[in-house]
Amino acid sequence: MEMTPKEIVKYLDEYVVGQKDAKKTIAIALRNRYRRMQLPKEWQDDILPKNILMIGPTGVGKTEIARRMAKMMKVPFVKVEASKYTEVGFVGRDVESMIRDLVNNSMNLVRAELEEASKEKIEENVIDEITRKLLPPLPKNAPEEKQQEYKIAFERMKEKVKSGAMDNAKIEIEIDEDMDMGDDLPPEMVKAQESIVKIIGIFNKSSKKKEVTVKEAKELLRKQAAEKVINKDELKKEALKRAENGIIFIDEIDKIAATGNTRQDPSKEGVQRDLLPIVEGSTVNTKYGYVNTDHILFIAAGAFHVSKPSDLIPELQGRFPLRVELQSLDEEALYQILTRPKHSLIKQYQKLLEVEGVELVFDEEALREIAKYAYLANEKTEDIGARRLHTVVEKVLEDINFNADEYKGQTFKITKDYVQERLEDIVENEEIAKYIL
Ligand SMILES: Nc1ncnc2c1ncn2[C@@H]1O[C@H](COP(=O)(O)OP(=O)(O)OP(=O)(O)O)[C@@H](O)[C@H]1O
Repeated sequence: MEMTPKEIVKYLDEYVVGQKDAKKTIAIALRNRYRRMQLPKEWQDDILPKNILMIGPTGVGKTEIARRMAKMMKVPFVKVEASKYTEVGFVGRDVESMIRDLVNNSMNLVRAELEEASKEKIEENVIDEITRKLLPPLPKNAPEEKQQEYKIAFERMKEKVKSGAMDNAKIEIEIDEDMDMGDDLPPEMVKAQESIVKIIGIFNKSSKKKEVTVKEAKELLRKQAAEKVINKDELKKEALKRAENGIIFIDEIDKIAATGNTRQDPSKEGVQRDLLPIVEGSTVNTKYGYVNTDHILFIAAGAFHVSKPSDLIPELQGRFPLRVELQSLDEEALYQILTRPKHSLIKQYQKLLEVEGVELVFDEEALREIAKYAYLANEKTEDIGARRLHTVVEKVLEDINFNADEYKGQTFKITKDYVQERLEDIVENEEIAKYIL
């Protein structure tokens, strides 16, 4: 990762509107991680990686910034809610499960990359397999000349399978159906479960025979072919490495801070104490191997309406020295979010309706009006940030979305009047607005 902080901010600007301070802070934190990794080991050990605390209301882009960052760096990302964890020894999720989640995501991320890189090989594998099924089998000790014939027939058939000419032919394939091992279980439990499964093995790795068309087989066999082509050790090694550089977003951290009169809330403080070793750097056992948490970037976030960051236990406060406040969104910001990002909400709806052959065009004034109503609804009911745009746009486009099949080939122009007509009554009536927007 060799992007400079300026480049990182520029990248984030494409997806996230405003929130300059937060972007800057995360860019610096990432660059510092990179700088630290270039140093000799003895220095690395002494420089503690700095984690971030994002303070701000709901729906203003906290998660979005973190998620985009992870995507850009091609590292796994998980978002967890601090209030979902319980102290070790109590019923509920233990904090280490966030590392297991991260590793699972990392496996998926790296697997997808490896599959993409071996796309052609996997494809070839699938075509070969189908071709073999379509031809009568070659007897074991067939004479040389028969073998030659088979080879020629094989190549010919392969071309046909590839081109799609055989797509409607039926073949019988075997599909592995492996039992799902709980991803959320601690590794000792997974091991126990696996041994049980081994004993009753025959029931587990059952493969099912199924008659399908060649076209369907091309889809169904891909997963098995990928399994064969991808190097499992390489996958696991790379996934663990990426997980160790991943990003964990701990939302609602303010909910586990003890506040004023409940100062000594043992369960909340217990969760904080459990979090500490993970954030400080420790080794967690997962079903794919050990993960060292030293370099994971932790981003804690919360609104801190009731509690304050200083209500967290001091050790934890110390681990999140980079503090940044995010701003709540005004009408202009909402308008920008609606229209500007690469995959903005408006563009998403346009793309969706394109599938139905309906073109959606928005007047500039209509977009301003949507932002205005979203802002009003946030003011009048509860401020849920940019999430309000989803409900508002959904309401405006409800009829069009429902009847899209009748409008094939048509262009729909959304005007200011249209938006007003759809929303006026709802926003006027606070009670209704609470339920609908
Ligand atoms: N500043 C922004 N720019 C672009 N999109 C935004 C912005 N703020 C919010 N959004 C969009 O609104 C939705 C919710 O935002 P996000 O998930 O980042 O909320 P959050 O601040 O993390 O709140 P919470 O803590 O409740 O999860 C996302 O779809 C996101 O894309």
